[in-house]
Amino acid sequence: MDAALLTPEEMGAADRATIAAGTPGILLMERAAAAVAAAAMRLSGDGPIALLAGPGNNGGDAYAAAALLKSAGRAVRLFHLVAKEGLAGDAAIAAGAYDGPAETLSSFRPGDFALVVDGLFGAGLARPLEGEAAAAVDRANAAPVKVLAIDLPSGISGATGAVLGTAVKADATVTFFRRKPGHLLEPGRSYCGEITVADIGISDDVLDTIAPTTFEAGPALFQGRLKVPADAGHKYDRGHAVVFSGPAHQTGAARLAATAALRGGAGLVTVFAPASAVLVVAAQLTAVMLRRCDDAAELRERLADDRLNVFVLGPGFGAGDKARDFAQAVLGAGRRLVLDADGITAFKDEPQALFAAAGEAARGRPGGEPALVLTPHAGEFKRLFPDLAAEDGLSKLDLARRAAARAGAVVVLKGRDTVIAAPDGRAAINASGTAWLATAGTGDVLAGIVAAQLAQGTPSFEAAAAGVWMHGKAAEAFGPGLIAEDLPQMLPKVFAGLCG
Ligand SMILES: NC(=O)C1=CN([C@@H]2O[C@H](COP(=O)(O)OP(=O)(O)OC[C@H]3O[C@@H](n4cnc5c(N)ncnc54)[C@H](O)[C@@H]3O)[C@@H](O)[C@H]2O)[C@@H](O)CC1
Ligand SMILES: Nc1ncnc2c1ncn2[C@@H]1O[C@H](COP(=O)(O)OP(=O)(O)O)[C@@H](O)[C@H]1O
Ligand SMILES: [K+]
Repeated sequence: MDAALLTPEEMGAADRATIAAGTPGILLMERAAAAVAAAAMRLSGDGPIALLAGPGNNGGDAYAAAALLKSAGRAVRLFHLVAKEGLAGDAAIAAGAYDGPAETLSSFRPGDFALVVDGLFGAGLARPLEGEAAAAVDRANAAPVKVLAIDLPSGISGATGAVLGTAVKADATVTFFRRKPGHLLEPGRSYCGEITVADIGISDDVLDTIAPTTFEAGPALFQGRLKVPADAGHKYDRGHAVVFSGPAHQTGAARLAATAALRGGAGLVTVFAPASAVLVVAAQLTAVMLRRCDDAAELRERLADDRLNVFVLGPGFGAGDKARDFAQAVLGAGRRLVLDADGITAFKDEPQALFAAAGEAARGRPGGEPALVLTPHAGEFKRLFPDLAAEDGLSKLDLARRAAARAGAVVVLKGRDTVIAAPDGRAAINASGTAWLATAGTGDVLAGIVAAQLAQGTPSFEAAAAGVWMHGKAAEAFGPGLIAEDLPQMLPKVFAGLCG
């Protein structure tokens, strides 16, 4: 459960369960404040610190942190949105224990301080910031002062990462027990700065009843499910992935995906190319194999070889009838399919046909495991799920989850904050990668890496999450200046980090 991300509601349940089991809420608040105070000391040098306190427990944390900083001899001033008398519960207790002066938020001038600690709103943010709170946030953002956010930058939704009204641009954020989706989803992620997770004495056991369904895509989520080559294994144990190539003038994307599938750990990889492209492809492949495959009838013959267990369709393929026929043939044969790029676009006028084939294929698999993995970027997503894309107020998590449930597929909704969602409601958010991934062909490589994990028998959700994370790690390992071709070569480094 180390990978779990908790919605604000789930975090509230974790707090309540801990309190019900005997830990007073004020003790949790004091521990949270101790972590905030330690971070504040680190970030402020010896300079004066402003603490902004809101009307709820986030404000309570600010009061308790102010008390700790003050008793450590630091120059602190506290600015409140609501006077002490207006606070309730643990926040009122914390405010009562703070013996320094409290000023109104309207008198807060960020230029007077080395650090601003933002305790206006956290998990309880319920509506857009306005009035004094919004004005104070805007003043802090406009000033060259460091900001430390308590739990979440005020104005960021912990559930969705959305900015409600305006939001604090933090240099650092201290959150408690587990991160929230809003720490990883954009734009929230960009508002958080460096995130630390403080242990405030909530036991991991509370997660058994909360049963979170949102995770960070990373080794803690998938490591137990990844296959590593067995000592006495042979290549067929690691699966045989097939990548479909487009016509002669459009073979690069398939070759990128095929190389990535091989480097990603598939035992064998074959490119299926139309006759017109065979020579072009042959001239550029070595360990990757090549076969001709011109039409759906020929594909069905080839599908008789059940060692071919995973297919990648879309990169450079063309978005016409042939893409639809091939995808239906693969799913009809019960094989797993990574559908990307043109393969997705091909179904824009009849998405139901794809979803029906995916549903049928999943029903034939052990445990109803999804056979289809869709890897759209936002534009491709919109083609397949136009109504979802047009609906107001859906977060990227909501979009991917709703799409996965509808399609009976694992949906990988790409971008800086790629979300991977399964039809059963699980979702993962990826935080690996760099902006250098925004370059042509990196999506083709991702399709190949995901296919490699599927080929080895990893379940579809974990395979997709692992592939996305590895792809990002490969980009980090290469560093600035990468192009798509560089990514597969970095995978050995990523595996070395994973497998030791
Ligand atoms: N015992 C606990 O439950 C613990 C809670 N902790 C802190 O408590 C926070 C959550 O506390 P709360 O649930 O009280 O929530 P918040 O303190 O985030 O805010 C809730 C309050 O703000 C008001 N509000 C919401 N949006 C507003 C807006 N846009 N403008 C004006 N007012 C608005 C609400 O009516 C409510 O009074 C966490 O973020 C964390 O910092 C920590 O102290 C750890 C322990
Ligand atoms: N700013 C960014 N930060 C991190 N990753 C990114 C960023 N922009 C794009 N990516 C990733 O790069 C890849 C691009 O894929 P895609 O849009 O399909 O490109 P192409 O079709 O050119 O291969 C995806 O994995 C996406 O998540
Ligand atoms: K905050």
